[in-house]
Amino acid sequence: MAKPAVLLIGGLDPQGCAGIAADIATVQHHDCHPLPLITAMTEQSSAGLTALGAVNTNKLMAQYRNCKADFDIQAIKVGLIPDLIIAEKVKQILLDNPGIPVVMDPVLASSSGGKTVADGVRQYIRDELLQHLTLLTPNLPELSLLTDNLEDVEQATTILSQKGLQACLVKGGHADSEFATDFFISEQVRFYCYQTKYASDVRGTGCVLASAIASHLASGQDMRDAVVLAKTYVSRGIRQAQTVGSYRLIKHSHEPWALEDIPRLCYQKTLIGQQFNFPSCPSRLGIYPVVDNAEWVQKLVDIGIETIQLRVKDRDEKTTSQQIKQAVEYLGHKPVNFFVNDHWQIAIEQGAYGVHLGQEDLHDANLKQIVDAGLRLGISTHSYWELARALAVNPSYIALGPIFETTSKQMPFSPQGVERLKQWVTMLDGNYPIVAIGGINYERARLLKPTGVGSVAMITAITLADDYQKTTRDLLALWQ
Ligand SMILES: Cc1ncc(COP(=O)(O)OP(=O)(O)O)c(N)n1
Ligand SMILES: Cc1ncsc1CCOP(=O)(O)O
Ligand SMILES: [Mg+2]
Repeated sequence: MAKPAVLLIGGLDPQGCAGIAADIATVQHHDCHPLPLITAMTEQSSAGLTALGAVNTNKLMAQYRNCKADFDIQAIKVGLIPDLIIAEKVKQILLDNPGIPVVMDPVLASSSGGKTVADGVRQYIRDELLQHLTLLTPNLPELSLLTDNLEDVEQATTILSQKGLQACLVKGGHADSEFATDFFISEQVRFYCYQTKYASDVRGTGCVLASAIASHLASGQDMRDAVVLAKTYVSRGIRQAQTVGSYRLIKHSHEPWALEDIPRLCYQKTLIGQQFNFPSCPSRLGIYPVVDNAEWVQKLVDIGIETIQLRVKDRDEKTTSQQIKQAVEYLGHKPVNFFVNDHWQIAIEQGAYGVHLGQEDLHDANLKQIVDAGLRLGISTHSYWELARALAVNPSYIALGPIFETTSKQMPFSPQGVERLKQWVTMLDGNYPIVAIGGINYERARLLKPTGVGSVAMITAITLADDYQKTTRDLLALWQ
């Protein structure tokens, strides 16, 4: 398959640290093809930006037309716009590419200070370009410049949304905390991404972040995943930053991430940095049937199952409670890891071993109450941004699914596949047990064993098996 082409519109830093040079390196490391369109030549050094020379617009547009003629542009990243004449050309290019994701890093306030873009550019971005962007990634001073010095991030981003901006990622959105926190807002969702603060002396991080997001969007990733993946890339790059000349620069690499590289995600400001301490569960939870009544729990535990989940859906409160109670009473002191799906309050009341919650369930659940009651917590994930959300909660285990196509539940996620499972097992190894779920039967469990995953969960492979006893025994023997 052809590499997705990403059009990069921005300025040239002849020192190769920021702007188009950083964009090219990033896009290439994301297996996309960069199409660099230079808007301005800059003169800059560690002392700051001293000159800004806009290019000839006829040349710029001729170069753009050549790119358009030979490549199928899949995303656009916009950086430095030196003056209004170039700004108008950028608008023309955006209008020429309707439906293509556009990420703009508004280079208005650089940390090194010095010369800035021409008067009027800021207003042009706000009044003429915002409505054509998929995502704007300002830092706090840039957000303030774009909103006539509004200090409140949520208020400022709301104003930009009213101007037609689809989504905004404010970098360092809550600078006063002990964490580096970004704030993401779109019509559909708003969330905070936070991490322990990392070195702030690394150059070109804003360009790398925006072009990494553009590359992920060009490759068809969901916006939330694009943001989380790009932030992870930047964090790893900063953690491994290299000294080059007078600078510290991001290391572009394909090395595996460390767990601390992944941002933590939450939906409320008050939850930033809130830590939970759920009890641990075995690192290998083994064969993990998910069943819908207490009889199944008894039948499967009798065969030797040691981890099981009761997932009662669409039953009234009384029946649900009775089913959970019946299962707990049967299990008594048996060494079985008994998880209850969704109904965390009943699980606490009945003294279950743990609770399994999906991402939506997390909104309503009182996690502190679950921790205080001493129950373990498993969380579902189907994407990187859901992983970022799960990590913020610090659960007892993390489930990834659907690994394969499943008929048991309709969901908007495509199969994650064996390779992603392997990547997650390596990344989370020793920190969080992983449970694989979705379309897993005996043959597929055999396929998953080499990934090192400690547990495989299944519904239909057992509950719809012709001979559930044989199937369960075979699975248990396989997972020995
Ligand atoms: C082990 C395990 N993994 C994932 C799920 C799915 O849970 P959730 O996302 O809450 O969806 P429902 O099961 O409630 O439909 C699970 N139950 N168990
Ligand atoms: C609840 C759930 N969450 C992710 S996949 C899945 C269903 C798993 O069922 P099956 O094992 O029959 O595919
Ligand atoms: Mg659920």
